[in-house]
Amino acid sequence: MKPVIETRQLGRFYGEGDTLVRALHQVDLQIEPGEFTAIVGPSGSGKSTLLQLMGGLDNPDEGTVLLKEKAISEMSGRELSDFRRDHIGFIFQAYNLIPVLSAAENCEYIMLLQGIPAAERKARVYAMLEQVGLKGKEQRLPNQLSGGQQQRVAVARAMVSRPDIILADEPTANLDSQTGMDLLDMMHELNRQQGMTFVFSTHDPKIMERASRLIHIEDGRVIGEQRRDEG
Ligand SMILES: Nc1ncnc2c1ncn2[C@@H]1O[C@H](COP(=O)(O)OP(=O)(O)OP(=O)(O)O)[C@@H](O)[C@H]1O
Repeated sequence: MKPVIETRQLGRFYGEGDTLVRALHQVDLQIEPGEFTAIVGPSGSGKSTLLQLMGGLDNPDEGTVLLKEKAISEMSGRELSDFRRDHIGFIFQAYNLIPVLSAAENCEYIMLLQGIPAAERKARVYAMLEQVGLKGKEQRLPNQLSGGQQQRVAVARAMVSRPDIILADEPTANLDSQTGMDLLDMMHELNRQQGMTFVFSTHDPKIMERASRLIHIEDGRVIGEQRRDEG
């Protein structure tokens, strides 16, 4: 199968001379369709940098990122932002919902930009919010939801426009341990049901247990990898 995302000799550096930090160095990865992959490593190991580069939110200093076999560096700014909108869903630590929009409107937003008709947008949003356990809460504003519920809205928002891949940077970092595991289980269920590809970062051992592929990074380098059979 063709990878959804591939990185080749990817590097990202900050500072120079004595203060040079190799946030990421010579990273070669292939993410295949349908994977449920965790990027794991200690604080400062380069997890966020890697996810940002994989999603075209940041530019590498060395190497290439290929999204669906197309090099990001060959895309114009407009092409890249359209490509991101249509092919990648992002979930952030801090939820990043728009505070003045309801849960349903937050989810609808990208589809509005994609020009999807109102009736279809509504049907997809309501079905998705039900799937993430938020039926009946569609009209609530983010501040009327718990942290775990807000992150469920963020998962629904990322998935509802049916991207090829979802990139989640420590999606459970602001949640208590049980809520975090419930969220991961829900993401894994969506991965199994719909074959949606997920890559998420974490440094929580309980969360990494949920992944079917673990990519270990340390000091900006991939130092190992494990795959597990799905139970
Ligand atoms: N904008 C920046 N300017 C300078 N250094 C940076 C910048 N962003 C990241 N770094 C450095 O790059 C390295 C990797 O950072 P990154 O945020 O990717 O790590 P991380 O594994 O996501 O950490 P955490 O788990 O704490 O979020 C760190 O040493 C960090 O200090």
